[in-house]
Amino acid sequence: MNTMIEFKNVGYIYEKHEGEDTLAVDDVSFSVQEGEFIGIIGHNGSGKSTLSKMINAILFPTSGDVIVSGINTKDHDRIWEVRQNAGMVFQNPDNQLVATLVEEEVAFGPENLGVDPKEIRRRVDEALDNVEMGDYKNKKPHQLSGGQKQRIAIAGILAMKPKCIVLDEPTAMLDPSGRKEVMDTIKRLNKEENITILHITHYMDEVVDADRILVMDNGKIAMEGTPREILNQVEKLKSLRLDVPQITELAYNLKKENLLASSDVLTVHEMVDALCQ
Ligand SMILES: Nc1ncnc2c1ncn2[C@@H]1O[C@H](COP(=O)(O)OP(=O)(O)OP(=O)(O)O)[C@@H](O)[C@H]1O
Repeated sequence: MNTMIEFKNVGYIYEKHEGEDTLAVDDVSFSVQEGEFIGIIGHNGSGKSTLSKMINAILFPTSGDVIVSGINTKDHDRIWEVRQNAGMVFQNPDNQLVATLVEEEVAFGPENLGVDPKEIRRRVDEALDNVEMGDYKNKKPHQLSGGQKQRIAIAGILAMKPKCIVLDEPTAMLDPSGRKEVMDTIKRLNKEENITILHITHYMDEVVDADRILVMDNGKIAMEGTPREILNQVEKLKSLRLDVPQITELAYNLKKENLLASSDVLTVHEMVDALCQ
């Protein structure tokens, strides 16, 4: 497997003109393999967004190196290659969509990359089909639901043929059905198109199926492991001001009351099994 992203002793400091500087990311090292689905969680201000913006070369490390698909983001001649390899989706869909029509929106990225118009048309159709929005090609983005707008934002990235997509709380402003649409889309892109996903979220249930979870605290990676290794550590997560999935919390409380043999429960199915034992 190829390494998609590598952080080598990365630090990021926001310099203030007055007052103190903020060390938002503090000596972070980790790597992500091609095709992985990584969940990134952490309380407000723990450094998740700053970390993610360094992958897309929006921010550059103040110390250490970020390597994306073999390219150091400090290599200014190759910034557009980095941005094309690692697309980014943000929290507010309204801030990301600029065009009057959905198809123009999706074409925007490849146009900027100088892709041939015929190929752009092919990519737009393919990307819209991929997020199940093919029928909305000629609609106006502002007439769509939040979940649909986020899927259009994802299609705009897909049209640039990325290897990786970084999503910074893409479901935070969506209702439950919008959240499901977006989660189903990114899981499918990961499984079927082998696109590496880094998904930042405050919703623990969105990282239960991840290959790996990184937990951030005070600019550092406080925990790293599979969902089972991480999400069962209820006390530790609470000390990091994080929730656990509701079903895991219920299992934890039942175990405390000696009503359940094990609190190793991440899904409803596992809860049913644990109750039947
Ligand atoms: N533009 C900025 N200028 C100065 N400080 C900043 C800036 N952006 C973020 N910070 C600070 O850097 C630290 C990390 O912020 P960051 O946004 O990366 O955290 P986060 O984990 O993404 O938070 P949230 O969950 O609230 O989005 C915080 O202390 C924050 O106040």
